[in-house]
Amino acid sequence: MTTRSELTAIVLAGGKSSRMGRDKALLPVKGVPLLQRVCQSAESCANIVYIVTPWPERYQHLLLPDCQFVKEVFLSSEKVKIQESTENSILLPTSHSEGPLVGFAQGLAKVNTEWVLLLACDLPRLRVEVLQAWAAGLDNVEGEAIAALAHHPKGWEPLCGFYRRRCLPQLLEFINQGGRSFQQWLNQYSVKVLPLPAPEMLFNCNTPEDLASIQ
Ligand SMILES: Nc1nc2c(ncn2[C@@H]2O[C@H](COP(=O)(O)OP(=O)(O)OP(=O)(O)O)[C@@H](O)[C@H]2O)c(=O)[nH]1
Repeated sequence: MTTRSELTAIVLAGGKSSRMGRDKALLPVKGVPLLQRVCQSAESCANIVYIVTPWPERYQHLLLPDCQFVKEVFLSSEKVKIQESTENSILLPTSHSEGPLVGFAQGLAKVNTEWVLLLACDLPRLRVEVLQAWAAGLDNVEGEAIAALAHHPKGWEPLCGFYRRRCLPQLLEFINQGGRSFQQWLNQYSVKVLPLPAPEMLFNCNTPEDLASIQ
């Protein structure tokens, strides 16, 4: 059984929030900013929570005890070195915000546990008991699988599920070849399909209408 001490969480908070028109991470849902709600859920499942964001100062006041920022780096016309915590280092070019896959890679480079729980910051209906039940089953995931994710008619749900730390080299290779799509990347590898007892928990709060529907 994968316990809390054997799991790291990554929360992504760096998108444009263009459909919402303001920063989704800061939206209050039942009085608590969305990012903080997601971090609370992440803390219930993992000992360390990395918040990957280009602007940590914006969220400093929301930081919970087991959370740390990973500041996302963008350097124009230079290469950013992502140092894997153990093995080799790999060069990753960035010039501006590159989307969630690149943010995830920067967080994953910090992880030392076998499994990591990845969460978007815009999931207002997360259910801790479902995340914990999923985590408890990770020991049974066959060795070749790089991730354990829910699947729906549009494809994988990449921003609420589990990844093996050792997928980092493949991920960096895909990114360095120009790949930016979770779906394209995942389709190259074996992924365990997680049961989905609570599909509503994957609801993303993307628009003002979404926000109104959950208040
Ligand atoms: N760290 C990081 N997170 C990102 C980045 N792009 C998106 N995310 C996060 O990924 C999750 C899903 O983001 P989306 O809703 O697809 O994109 P968005 O840019 O936030 O919103 P839209 O502009 O409305 O598409 C959210 O938690 C975002 O904060 C990025 O470049 N870096």
